Amino acid sequence: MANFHHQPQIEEILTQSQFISHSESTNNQKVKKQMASDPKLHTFDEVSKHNKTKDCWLILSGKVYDVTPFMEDHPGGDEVLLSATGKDATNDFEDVGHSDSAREMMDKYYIGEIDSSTVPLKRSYVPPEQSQYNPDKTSEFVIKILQFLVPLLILGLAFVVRNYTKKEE
Ligand code: HEM
Repeated sequence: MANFHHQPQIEEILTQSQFISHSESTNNQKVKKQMASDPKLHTFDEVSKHNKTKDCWLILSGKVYDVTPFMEDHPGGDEVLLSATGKDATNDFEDVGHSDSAREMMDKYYIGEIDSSTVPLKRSYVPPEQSQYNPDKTSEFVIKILQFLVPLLILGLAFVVRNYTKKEE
């Protein structure tokens, strides 16, 4: 009698778990499909609007991630993720030296690709032409000339004063 009651319950549990694993695998397939063949293309302006703790999207290596569910769990904190919005955060992400497991986690938050033509061009850094140790060569040149001229001027002045005092005598 007890067995009779248990039987359908077990079957029910089995069907439920099959259902769960089935829906999980279809989700995974969806993610994989989205990544491989038909990714959603987002514009930079659209992605930049998601810059809040409760709604945070990131651009990393040409891909767009919705990290909203990860904000509280991110070991580096939510502030860094917020400060990485509205720009290509690839360098910020790489500079931290994220582990392989961190990179694997990213798949969960993938929502599409960024339309690279909408990303504003990076301002390129122009290094100063003069070396940092010798920032102003002109002033150094002027100083050298003065170092040479000042003793000459003093000498000249001494001669003038000497001649002048001679006439007085
Ligand atoms: C989907 C995107 C991201 C994921 C899944 C992620 C995941 C992780 C994980 C798992 C860690 C722990 C350490 C590790 O395993 O490497 C971590 C640490 C950290 N992450 Fe991220 N992260 C993401 C994006 C970013 C971005 C854009 C920044 C911006 C700078 C950032 C900054 C940091 C910092 C500062 C730490 C702490 C490092 C430390 O104190 O050791 N993360 N992240």
